[in-house]
This record gives sequence, structure tokens and C-alpha cells, in this order.
Amino acid sequence: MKIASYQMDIVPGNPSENRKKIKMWAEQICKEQQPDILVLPEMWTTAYTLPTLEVTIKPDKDVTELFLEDLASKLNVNIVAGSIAVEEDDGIYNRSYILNRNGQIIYTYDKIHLVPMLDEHLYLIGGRSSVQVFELEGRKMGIIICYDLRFPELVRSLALQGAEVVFVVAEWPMARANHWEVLQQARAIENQLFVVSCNRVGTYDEVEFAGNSMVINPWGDIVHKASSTREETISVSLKLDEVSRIRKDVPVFSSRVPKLYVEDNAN
Ligand SMILES: O=C(O)CCC(=O)C(=O)O
Repeated sequence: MKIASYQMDIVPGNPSENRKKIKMWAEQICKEQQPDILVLPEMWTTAYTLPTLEVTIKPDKDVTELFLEDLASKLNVNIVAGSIAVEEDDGIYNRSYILNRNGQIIYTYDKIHLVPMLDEHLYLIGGRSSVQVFELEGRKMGIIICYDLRFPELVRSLALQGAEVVFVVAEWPMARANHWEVLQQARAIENQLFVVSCNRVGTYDEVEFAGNSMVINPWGDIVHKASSTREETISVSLKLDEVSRIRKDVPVFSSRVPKLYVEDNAN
């Protein structure tokens, strides 16, 4: 399973420029490397331009959806399309799109956990649906968005649903870069699956972003790590059979005793 993850800088508040960038990148990478899956970062149409988001995205939702459908089908490639801000009747969601090679949107996920440090609750609504696995090329996978990485329950749920790969799409800041790395390794080790991340680089509103997009194998080794400053593509072939081999060697899932784990779903 060949993955190409685009660690990009994002033009703030300019969806059409960002679509152009992604189109150029996707066409080139598909021509040179024929990946099975392309991966994009969080909020790649606008970046974190929260105060002006509503105005920027008003005319844009359908345009970006059509762009992604067209890109996936023309290039015959699956796309884990990071996330974009999408306005619904009750407010703006931070929404991921997954598209198959036919250009069909097969799954969407709204970021559940809003970031208090960014006052996200003033501008965005947290997702209300639980995480679900989706299937690409006949294999089960999942996606979470940035701050979601701090909540181990999500990736555990995806693993219990059969995910072999979890994508983490992000705009994670340099100030907390050590958490970015360690948490991804922890999620990979405890759930014995591949973690593939796509973070942005660059600076916006005095926040420097951490880059360091990674691929981590189910043993927890970082098999590829991008730089912290440059736009870059991570191109990696995942050997998905490693997941079942490692789950056999260290059978964490059959050692679980869920009846002794305190339930925490009252809220
Ligand atoms: O959890 C963090 O430290 C970063 C989270 C974040 O920036 C985001 O979710 O956009």
C-alpha cells in the first residue's frame, strides 16, 4: 500500500490557491510514483483563520468537494483529504473527507475535540458522531484530527473496529512538538497499527507549525519523519501484514479485560 503524504504550507484564507497547490502536487506525485493513497493536512483550504472563516468558506464547500471528487477520479487515486472547515445549519465543523479512486466520498469525520488553547469553541462545533473505520483497497483504516490525538479512546475504538492504519491530519504547533511525536508512537504501540500523519509547516499568526509528519509502524518505530520546516512529501510503502504478525507476537487485544475498565460515557 503506497502512501504519499503532503506536508505543505497553507495560504491563509485562500481556498482556491490551496486547491491549485494541491492539484499541482497530486498530478506530479501520481505521475512519478503512482501512490495508492494521497494524504493532506488539517484545514488545508483556509488554515486557522478562525475569525474570518465563515466569510471565506460560504461560497466554497461544494467547490472543494467537487475539486476532490474530480482529482481522485482523474488521477485514479484514493485521497485522505485532511480536513476543511464546512458550514452547516448549526455552525462550522472541521471535517475530513475520504475519497476512493472513483472519486466517491466514502466517509466523512467531524473533529470531535475542540482545542481550548485556540478558543476553537467560539468558531467551530465539535463532531457529534463516533469514529468509524472506512475501507480503502479492501483494508480497514481510520482518521483523527490533530487535538484528537490526545484522546487514546478514539484510536482504541478504531483498532477494535479492525483498523490497520490510522491517519492523523494536523496543524500541530512547534511549541508542543515533543507531544506530537510521543503520542503518535504511543497510539501505534498500544494499538499495534500503522500511524500515518500529515502536519503542516510554516507560520501563521505568530504560531510556528511543527511539520515532522511521520509514518510509524505497528511496533512503534518511526519509519519516516519529515523535516520540521520544509514542504515535503513522505512516500512510503506500508506492509500491512505486519499488523497481524505483531498482534500475534504481543497479543494485547486478547489480554484486554474490558469488563474491569470503568465506563465513562455518562456525558
Ligand atoms: O493538542 C495540541 O497541542 C495541538 C492541537 C491543535 O493545534 C489542533 O487540534 O489544531
